[in-house]
Amino acid sequence: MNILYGAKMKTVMATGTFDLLHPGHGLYLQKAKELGGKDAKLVVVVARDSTVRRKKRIPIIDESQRLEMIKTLKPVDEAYLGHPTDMFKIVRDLGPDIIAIGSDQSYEIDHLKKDLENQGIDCEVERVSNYRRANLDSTCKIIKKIKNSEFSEKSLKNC
Ligand SMILES: Cc1cc2nc3c(=O)[nH]c(=O)nc-3n(C[C@H](O)[C@H](O)[C@H](O)COP(=O)(O)O)c2cc1C
Ligand SMILES: Nc1ncnc2c1ncn2[C@@H]1O[C@H](COP(=O)(O)OP(=O)(O)OP(=O)(O)O)[C@@H](O)[C@H]1O
Ligand SMILES: [Co+2]
Repeated sequence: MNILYGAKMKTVMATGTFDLLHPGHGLYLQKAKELGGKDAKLVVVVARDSTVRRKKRIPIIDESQRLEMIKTLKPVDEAYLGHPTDMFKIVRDLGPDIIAIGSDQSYEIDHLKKDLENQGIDCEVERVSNYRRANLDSTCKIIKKIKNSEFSEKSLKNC
């Protein structure tokens, strides 16, 4: 934990795949940072391609470009790719005060807290409850729109 003018500056860690960025990602990162109070530092861990393939699907955008995009966002102070197999290594390396879990992330807060404790990691885990609802409020929906619409054939002629 860093000391800034006598106040404790908290480090918040956010995680996710962030494939095909949309405004919901921005909202999550902004609200995650706010969990750390004034002067919080936001560090983002971007899931590896191998993790995404294992847990979700083949990513559209590869890990280095997903990382590059996340680094351009306003609330983000630092961003790193995670470890291919050990999700606790990056937590140890970064030493966050708070891990911010997004509203649609499947992690169970108490379960994750126990796992961290068992790993000897002292860290809060909090859920960001805000969810930005829109037609295209998830990567899944964007992929489905592109895949299903007539748009695929017709509008590609100028690509
Ligand atoms: C505490 C924590 C640590 C994580 N560390 C890694 C990691 O080291 N490597 C990685 O590929 N993903 C890591 N992740 C991201 C998860 O793999 C990611 O949440 C998962 O792939 C599901 O994708 P989603 O969160 O985008 O739905 C971590 C997530 C959490 C909550
Ligand atoms: N619409 C949204 N509003 C708020 N937070 C969101 C929204 N969409 C995603 N998030 C959060 O952003 C982080 C990264 O999410 P992720 O990479 O899974 O994107 P996604 O759009 O949810 O993709 P998928 O459709 O594959 O689940 C997660 O913490 C997730 O909870
Ligand atoms: Co999601």
